[in-house]
Amino acid sequence: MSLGVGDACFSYGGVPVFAGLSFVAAPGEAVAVLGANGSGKSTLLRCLVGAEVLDSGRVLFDGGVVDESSGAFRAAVASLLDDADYFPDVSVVEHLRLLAWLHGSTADVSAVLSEVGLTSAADQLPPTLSSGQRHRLGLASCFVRPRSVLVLDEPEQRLDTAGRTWLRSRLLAEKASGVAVVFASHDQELVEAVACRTVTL
Ligand SMILES: Nc1ncnc2c1ncn2[C@@H]1O[C@H](COP(=O)(O)OP(=O)(O)OP(=O)(O)O)[C@@H](O)[C@H]1O
Repeated sequence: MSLGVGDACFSYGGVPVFAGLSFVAAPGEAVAVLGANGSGKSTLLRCLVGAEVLDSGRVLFDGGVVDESSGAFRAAVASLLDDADYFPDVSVVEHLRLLAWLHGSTADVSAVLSEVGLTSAADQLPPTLSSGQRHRLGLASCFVRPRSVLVLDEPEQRLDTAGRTWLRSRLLAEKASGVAVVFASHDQELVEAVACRTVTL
């Protein structure tokens, strides 16, 4: 499925953040959203998943205007935005099992834990994780559930060198499996390796 915007405009309190913005990430494509701090990348991604509402224009999902409250939209779109939060008293592995169950997924949670390097932290509670480990939990949360669209806000943040290498290959694999990816990033290497197109705010 595809995700994008058509002629999208958004402002905070009358101050424009972006205007006249149009792009679509088709299945198997990755679109990178670029721009300086404060240019509107997170805001745009929040509009894409329905956490903010455009002033005008359209969020386009699977070729039509999106209804973010629809089950089909929520089932298709896995996202990691800048406001990820976790139950403080539910362990890492329990979070992932819960998410997989909620989405009726048969994903191998142990394999995802291993892939993101959290096997040894599986029984820890989120407040005891390092910031990089917490970010890895957020990424794992996207990969234990079915998805045809992936929306990621600076997925490289807080990852060490090995983590960034893993992320690059994981996003390429997502594309290869037909997932449409929209990601904001300040990591030029990641953008060059993964993005089919860029949108600069
Ligand atoms: N809730 C809010 N109310 C008012 N203004 C906001 C709000 N959230 C963000 N802004 C403003 O909107 C603009 C875009 O912010 P946004 O977080 O989307 O930028 P960004 O490109 O993601 O930045 P960064 O690279 O630092 O993550 C900024 O000027 C910011 O101050």
